[in-house]
Amino acid sequence: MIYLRNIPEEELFCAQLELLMQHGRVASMMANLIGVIAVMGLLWPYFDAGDLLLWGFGILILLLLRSLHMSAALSDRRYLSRPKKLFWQLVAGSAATGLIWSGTYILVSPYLPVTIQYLLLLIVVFIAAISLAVMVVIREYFLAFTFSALWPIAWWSLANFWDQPYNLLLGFLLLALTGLLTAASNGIHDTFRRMLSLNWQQEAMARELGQITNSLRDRNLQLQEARRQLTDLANIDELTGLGNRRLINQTLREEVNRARRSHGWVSVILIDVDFFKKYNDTYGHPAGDEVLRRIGDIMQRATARAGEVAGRYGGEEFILVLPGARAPEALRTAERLKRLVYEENIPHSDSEVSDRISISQGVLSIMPDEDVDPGVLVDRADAALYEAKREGRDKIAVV
Ligand SMILES: Nc1nc2c(ncn2[C@@H]2O[C@H](COP(=O)(O)OP(=O)(O)OP(=O)(O)O)[C@@H](O)[C@H]2O)c(=O)[nH]1
Repeated sequence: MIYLRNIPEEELFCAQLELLMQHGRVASMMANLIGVIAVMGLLWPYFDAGDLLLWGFGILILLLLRSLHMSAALSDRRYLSRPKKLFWQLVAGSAATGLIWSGTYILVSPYLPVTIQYLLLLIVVFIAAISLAVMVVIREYFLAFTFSALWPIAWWSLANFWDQPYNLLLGFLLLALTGLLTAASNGIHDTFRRMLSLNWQQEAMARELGQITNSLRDRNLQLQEARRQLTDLANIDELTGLGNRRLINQTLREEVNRARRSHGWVSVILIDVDFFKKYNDTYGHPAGDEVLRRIGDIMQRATARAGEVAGRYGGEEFILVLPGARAPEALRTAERLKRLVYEENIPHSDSEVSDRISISQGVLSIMPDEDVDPGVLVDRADAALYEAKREGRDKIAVV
């Protein structure tokens, strides 16, 4: 279940700082830069070039320092580690820039014709208006600039209302404009916060969905593994680790069908441990188990070719399914098995045919042209095995 959570207030504040520095930095610096260039062009005829260049250079240095400060804060993620301190530094920088603009206006106005004076004021207002769009993500940052840039000019105009015919009007207009910008900033600021909040919710949801998908994938893998283990349990003989009767019958059915379609051969070797009851009686049941395990290993080693399957058909009876093998190849495999069991050299003092464990084998090779039941195939191999037993055991009989 995905819950739509709200962004915690502290996180929202950090996101606001980050957004301000990422996007507001370049735009507000550019606005100030354009203002500096415009003012220098405007005041060029009225002031000493050296003084103007010094003034422009001073503002540029301040802008550069502020920009570098924001870059550093972004790169070491100070907006996450010390957001409050960073906030006050940004607000102070913004206020300082605003004060430079208002101070410039107040200082130079008495030496300017009225039209130039108003043009200068227009530039300051223009910078404040542009800043609204980019700085307002942190409202205090925007207000610090607006109030420090426009309020001193407004009050100065009101205080000197007799100097210029429109100073009084100008002062009130600026106060009204400040109020207007403050009111407008509220709405835009809230929109920024909503946008950041929605962004955060989307990311949180995507993260949660990702986690759910991962856990579903894990569950699926666990289910697949459990199913594989269940299938193994149903098909594998516990003692020897070979396929059991169920798996062998299934394999036989598949191989017979394949051989029918391709007009190929299938061979089956049924193997029985000679005098195994006597072995159990002499050496004990656990030792008998160990013999079955070792013969199981030998069977596994004997099935080297792809598709060959070894199984325990029941008790001390084993079986080998050899897809594609004709009688001579099956006989060769049976002889190899006999040799491997002999070389294993498991003593069997009660055997009537050898001094060690031996096996009898019945080999059946067919080219099926009709659907043959696996049970029938095993019965025919069993008949061959019976023949091998009858001939004295430790033998191989082929049908
Ligand atoms: N230790 C052990 N013995 C088993 C297991 N399954 C069957 N047996 C024993 O295998 C013996 C098979 O005996 P028989 O069928 O008489 O065959 P045999 O003694 O090998 O005689 P032949 O096949 O005629 O040579 C029985 O004594 C079973 O108890 C098993 O899982 N472990």
